[in-house]
Amino acid sequence: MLLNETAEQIRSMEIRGAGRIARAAAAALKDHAETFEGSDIRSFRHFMGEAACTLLATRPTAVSLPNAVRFVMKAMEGAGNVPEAQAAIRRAADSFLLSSKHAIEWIGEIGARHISDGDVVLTHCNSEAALACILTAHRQGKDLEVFATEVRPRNQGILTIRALNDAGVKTNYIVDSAVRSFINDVDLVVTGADAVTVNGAVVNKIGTSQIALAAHEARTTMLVAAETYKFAPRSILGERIEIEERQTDEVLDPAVAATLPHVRVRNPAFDVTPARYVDEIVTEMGAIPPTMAYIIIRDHLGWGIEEFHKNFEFNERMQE
Ligand SMILES: O=C(COP(=O)(O)O)[C@H](O)[C@H](O)COP(=O)(O)O
Repeated sequence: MLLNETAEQIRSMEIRGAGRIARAAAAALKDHAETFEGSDIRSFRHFMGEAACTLLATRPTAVSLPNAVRFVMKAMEGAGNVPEAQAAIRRAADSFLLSSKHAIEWIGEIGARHISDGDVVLTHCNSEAALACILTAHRQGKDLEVFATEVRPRNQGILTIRALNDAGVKTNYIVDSAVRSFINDVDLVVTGADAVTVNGAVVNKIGTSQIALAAHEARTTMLVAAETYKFAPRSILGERIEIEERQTDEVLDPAVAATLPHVRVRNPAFDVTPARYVDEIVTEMGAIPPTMAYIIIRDHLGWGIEEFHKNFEFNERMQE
C-alpha cells in the first residue's frame, strides 16, 4: 500500500489501536523503500526520512508509532548503498511485524494466568493486547464474564463486544459512566496502553484513569497489557506524551454546537493513569510492576541517555 494511503488511514482511524498503528507504519516503510528509483544512498535516506516524518505526523500519542519507525529506520544506518539499505529495511520491518505478533501471543498467555475460572473482567476501548488476555483465558476453558464499555465518542467498544461475542464470551455492554456502578461485581480490570512513561504512568483511551480510580477504591486489580514497544524512551528526558485532542464534531453535532456560542467542546482522546493505580503491566517480557518501566526502556529497548546522543547524530545525518 502507498505510504500516503497508510498515513491517511491512521489519521482517520481506519487503522487504529497502538499495536496496529505501529505494524501498519513498519509495513508502509518497507513497501515505500521498494518504490525508490535511483542509486544515491543520500537521496534514499532523505526519501525514507520524509516518509518517516509523514507517518509520525499522523497521530501523536501512541508511542508504538515512533518506536516502530525508529526501529525500521535505524536498520539502514550502516548500509553503504541503496540495495543494502532496502534489504536492511525489509528485514527490520519483517522482524518488527513478527515480534509484535509474538508479543501479543505472550501477553495473552501471561495475562490469562491472572484470570481465574469464574472471574468477571472489565475492559475499556479496543485493545488487541487486553483482548488477547481475555480470549486466551476463555480458550483455556475458564468460565468468564466481561464488562465492556461503550467508549465515547468513537465507540471502539463495538469492536470489542463483536470480538468477544464471536468467541462466545458472555459480555455486558455498558456506557462509560456505568463503570463505578458495576466495579464491585468485577474481579479484574484489563486495558491496553498507548504509552507507558518512565515513571510507570499509563497513557490509554480517555476514561481509563477514571476506571483505574474506581478499581483502586473498590480494591479491584488493575492490569495493563502492553508490548514493550509501547514504553516511551523520550520520557527519560522528561518529555511528556502529547495527548491527542480530536475534532469536536466527534462529540457534538456541529449544527447544535453552532447554537451554543458560549460552549467549548473538548475532545481529548487519551488520559494518564498514574503508576500507583496500576497493579501490573503485562508485557511479552513478563508481568512487571509499573515502576520497572525504566528498566524496560534502558535494558530492553536499549535507550539510555547515551542513545539520545547517538540518535541526535543519526538525525543530523538524515537531514544532510
Ligand atoms: O486506546 C486505545 C486505542 O485508541 P484509538 O482507538 O484512539 O487508537 C487502545 O487501548 C490502545 O491503543 C491499546 O491497543 P492495542 O493493545 O490494540 O495496541
